[in-house]
Amino acid sequence: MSKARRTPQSSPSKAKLPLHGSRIEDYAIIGDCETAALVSLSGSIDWLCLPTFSSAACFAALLGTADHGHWKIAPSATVLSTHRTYAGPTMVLETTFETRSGAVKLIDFMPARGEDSNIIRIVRGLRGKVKMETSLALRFDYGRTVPWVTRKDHELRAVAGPDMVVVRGHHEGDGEIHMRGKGLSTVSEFTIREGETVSFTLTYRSSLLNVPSPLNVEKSLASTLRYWKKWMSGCTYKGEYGVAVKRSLMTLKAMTYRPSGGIVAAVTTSLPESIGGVRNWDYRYCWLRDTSFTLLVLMLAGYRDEAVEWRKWLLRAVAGDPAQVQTIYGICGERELKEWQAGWLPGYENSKPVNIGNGAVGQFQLDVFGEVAAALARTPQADDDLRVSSSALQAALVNHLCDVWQKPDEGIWEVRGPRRHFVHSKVMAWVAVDRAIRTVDRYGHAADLPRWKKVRAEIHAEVMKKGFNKKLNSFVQYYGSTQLDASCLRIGMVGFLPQDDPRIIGTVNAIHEGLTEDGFVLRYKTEKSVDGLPGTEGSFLACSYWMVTSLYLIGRKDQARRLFERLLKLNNDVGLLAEEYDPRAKRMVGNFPQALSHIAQIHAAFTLSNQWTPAMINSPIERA
Ligand SMILES: OC[C@H]1O[C@H](O[C@H]2O[C@H](CO)[C@@H](O)[C@H](O)[C@H]2O)[C@H](O)[C@@H](O)[C@@H]1O
Repeated sequence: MSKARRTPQSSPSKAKLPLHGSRIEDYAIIGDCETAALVSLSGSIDWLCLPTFSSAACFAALLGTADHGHWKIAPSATVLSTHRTYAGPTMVLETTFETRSGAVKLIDFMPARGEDSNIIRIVRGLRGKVKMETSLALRFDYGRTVPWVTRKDHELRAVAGPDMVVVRGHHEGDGEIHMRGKGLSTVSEFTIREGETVSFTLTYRSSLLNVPSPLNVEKSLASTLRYWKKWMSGCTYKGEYGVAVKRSLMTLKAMTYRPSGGIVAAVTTSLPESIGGVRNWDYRYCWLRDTSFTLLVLMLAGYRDEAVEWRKWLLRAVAGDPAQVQTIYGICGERELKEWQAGWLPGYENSKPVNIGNGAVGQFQLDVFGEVAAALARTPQADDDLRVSSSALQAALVNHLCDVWQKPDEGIWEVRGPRRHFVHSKVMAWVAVDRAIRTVDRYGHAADLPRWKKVRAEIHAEVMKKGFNKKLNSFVQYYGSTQLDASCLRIGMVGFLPQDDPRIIGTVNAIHEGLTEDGFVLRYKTEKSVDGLPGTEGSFLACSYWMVTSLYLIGRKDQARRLFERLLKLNNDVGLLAEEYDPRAKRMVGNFPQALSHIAQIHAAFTLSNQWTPAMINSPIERA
């Protein structure tokens, strides 16, 4: 998992300011379950939104230049090699820099959120004597607003409107770290010897409040390590891919907004799906689809408290008129996520636009009814938020679905082209009604069962008639289409047909042969322009992991395992995945880290160790 990187890096002062931070796979995540930061292999925090995942960024170098906000701590001299790892099963990141004169370890973490959001950066001297440099540029409002900064030796206070950040530096041997202004940023230098420690803290608080008191960094480190180890000890996965599964689970946990139970799809916006392209989206929100999948894997892995919290989040978010159910909500269930462009940011490697908000919020995506129903059918029935009755709400959603399932939609891939009768959407409409019927059968809630059963049969018959192409021997993208779509891999996984049905086997084979690049699965062929967007994209990692699961379920078990192990090699040095992988450029693309990729990886690992089978689809996990 922890591969050493031997990429010499120049010092911050000598380096030309980069247009962007680093390669996407060069980042690691630290977080406090309310927001998260991305730390590069060269010790620079290039992305941080405060106080929550979907607030404006105060470090946005990732999507621009160093001057759009960053915080770097690194040796002044040439770095000979860098090695990175998390401290065991935790979100505490350790980056070791080797230089000619010695070695240092940089420890980065965010303690569990109390009153404030904090980042702590500890530098420990491992060997010899190393000169270090720091540079800090705080830019609120996604790199646009230069704050008013006051410095007093080791302490810096930055204020802009409602935001206040306080940064402090402390040298265990020499006392406080002296920070000084340079241009519109703050720099400092110090020397660290073997056995010595230097620490920095960054605290965010509303500027309406008092300046926060200094933190005890060693105590915070100990409690953060304890927190993650305890959380990880609840994992029930028993298989050979434990390291990857645990890192994926922790990443999902780090992307869960603790106050509400909402789960963001990724912590970034606008990391491009192809470098220089326009397929750049904001993922710092909660998709009903992605969060439902997340819940299913968290429950598989033994995390029921998260399931209960998500259930409450969901019931509150979708409460109201079922006709107004959205595909995406804010972290607390907000409905307004208007998409706009941060025109002053050049974008990751010049990939414009940088989008804030997500226009897909207004789309009609039929599949989300199915994903939500499937997750609700598996979540513990107890502990509903008493303000919303789960059974009544589910019944209202299914009744609404019975009215609208025949309409075309934008589908799982959120196309920006015309609506169509996507096969996956119809299959998921079937799932919604099917799971609801089974829940009623089990718990006896009030429902219009005769209508639901009639609609379930109608959807099934229509998909079989219009969604399968005999010539291709495969389900296709939309009714009447001759195009393949990786979402059809899910038809067998959700139990629409048995796994050994020749039409399921035919679909898996057709996608395996016709929709892969270097063995990795594409969502669909972008050149057929179903999505209404110019340009192309990389292979979709979640779909590639669905292929692992599908191959395994149709009995091609060795091939499934080989693909899984090949995919595992795409994890970066600290086990993280973006949304996509470009096999030609051999680099990650798309938002990072992305929940869907990690979810599908976990699910495939459980499948390979026989800890998930389709038979489990309809058995609810009872409350422990
Ligand atoms: O490809 C166009 C769409 O891409 C994004 O959607 C993708 O990410 C979502 C979150 O992970 C996922 O639920 C969806 O299935 C993916 O297609 C983007 O958010 C959309 O706005 C965009 O139209």
